[in-house]
Amino acid sequence: MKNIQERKERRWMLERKLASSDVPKEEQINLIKDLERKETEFMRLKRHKICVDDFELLTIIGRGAFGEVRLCREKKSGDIYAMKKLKKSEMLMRGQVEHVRAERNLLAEVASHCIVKLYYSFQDAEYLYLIMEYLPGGDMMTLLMREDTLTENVAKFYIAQSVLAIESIHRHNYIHSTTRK
Ligand SMILES: Nc1ncnc2c1ncn2[C@@H]1O[C@H](COP(=O)(O)OP(=O)(O)OP(=O)(O)O)[C@@H](O)[C@H]1O
Repeated sequence: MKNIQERKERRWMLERKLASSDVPKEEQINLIKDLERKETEFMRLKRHKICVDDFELLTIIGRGAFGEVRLCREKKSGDIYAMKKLKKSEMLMRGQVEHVRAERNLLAEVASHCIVKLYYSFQDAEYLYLIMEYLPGGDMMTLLMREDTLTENVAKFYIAQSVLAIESIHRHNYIHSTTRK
């Protein structure tokens, strides 16, 4: 009962905040839908502690700084995701814990079509896991390696998307930095 009341209050507070903002109507609807999606997900997670065994591991689709990224299938729903695995000892050794925490929080918080969606995050003794939407096109680096040169129109499109992505994270008080120690 308490949970339902708190959920209603969060929705009411968001609606009130949006009503006094200049966020376009369509985006307001999306933000409210997004809150509802997160609330439902949260309730589901409260009932069941999700772990790596809930996923069938498929092919490796990339390598990150702290481990592999795999295609995976959630056993219960059959849904496909990208699973990014981060080795904790490696993150600690390279002093990157706060960066990774910020990445996880940012992905969980920011609702933008230009930012990859994070559906779950969990950990075991050795790894952190980020379960994200699977983006079959891969990243910019892969695109540049494949295409070598982009036409002006294509370059404009990706630059515009990057600007929108960076703007959406700034709105949540995160800054984007491309360098790592
Ligand atoms: N959601 C996703 N969908 C599809 N492929 C992905 C996804 N996330 C990551 N990948 C693939 O895995 C690779 C590594 O992921 P990512 O860049 O997020 O790791 P990282 O630790 O930030 O790596 P780095 O710091 O070296 O860029 C990407 O270059 C991309 O090819």
